[in-house]
Amino acid sequence: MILKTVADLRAVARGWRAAGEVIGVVPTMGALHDGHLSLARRARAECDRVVTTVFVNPRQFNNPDDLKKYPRTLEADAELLGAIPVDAIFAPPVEEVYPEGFITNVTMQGVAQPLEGHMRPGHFDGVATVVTKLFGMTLADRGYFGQKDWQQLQVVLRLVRDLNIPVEVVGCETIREADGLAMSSRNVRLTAAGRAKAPVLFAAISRAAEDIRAGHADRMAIREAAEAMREAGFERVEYIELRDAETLMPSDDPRRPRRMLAAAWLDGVRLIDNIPV
Ligand SMILES: Nc1ncnc2c1ncn2[C@@H]1O[C@H](COP(=O)(O)OP(=O)(O)OP(=O)(O)O)[C@@H](O)[C@H]1O
Ligand SMILES: CC(C)(CO)[C@@H](O)C(=O)[O-]
Ligand code: BAL
Repeated sequence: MILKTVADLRAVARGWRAAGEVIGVVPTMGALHDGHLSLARRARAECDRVVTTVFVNPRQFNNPDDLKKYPRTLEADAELLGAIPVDAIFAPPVEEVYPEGFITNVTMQGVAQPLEGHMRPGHFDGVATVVTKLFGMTLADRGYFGQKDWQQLQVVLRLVRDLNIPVEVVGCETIREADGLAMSSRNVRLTAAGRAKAPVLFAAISRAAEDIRAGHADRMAIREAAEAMREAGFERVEYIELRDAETLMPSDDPRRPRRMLAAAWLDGVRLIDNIPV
């Protein structure tokens, strides 16, 4: 069932709620791959009803070219989701989500500010605004998010706490290609040559994390990872950072959970990844 309007979605969700069913939502921007499907499968296993949302949210794109080039494949997405199966796909047009006169914005500081927040100004306000709306529209009890977007997951956890949104946020592990590359909708924009180099991102941060665990200096391990990526042909390493896993602030306290996060450009495509340290 593909739903296009908030009214239709609400009507369906209200029926489920009235029957006492637990609703899980899997928010996506479409162009689905096994990473998304793993979230949908987990929601299927844990909830009575599953809604996958497919919406390329213009408010979270700071780069108009990235928005224009974002892959859109609703027909194929619906087929993949049909095999899970999910109960509903919510794929609204932009004007349904942001009708004329829309003036509300959810703004976050703290965990939303560094790294992706710094490199993509306005990005997490756009994510927080749309996720708040999607939770409201779907009447979800649980929301499923991938660890591939680690900072986004921490932002959403903070959002539901701060706004008392009654949704349990479930973080799901990153699904990778056989060579280690984190699955991402943007991977399809890599050339064959770029695709061959792309696994170096995961390999380099994995090596750095191992070195740090073995007692090497954080800075040195990170510098070597950046060098390995540039040598492999990455045009630009935007950041490789060791951060507190929850606050995303700089952390040299190995007793707290830490995360290494990276963003880099290859073939004109911006790739991100992260791993525990
Ligand atoms: N490889 C993956 N493993 C697990 N979850 C993933 C993976 N890729 C994306 N997700 C999750 O799927 C949800 C929807 O993500 P999105 O539609 O942006 O896909 P994406 O592949 O991350 O695309 P993008 O190219 O925008 O990064 C998010 O919660 C995201 O973290
Ligand atoms: C959570 C999300 C669907 C909000 O647009 C998006 O940021 C994504 O795909 O990760
Ligand atoms: N996967 C996070 C959404 C984005 O890149 O805009």
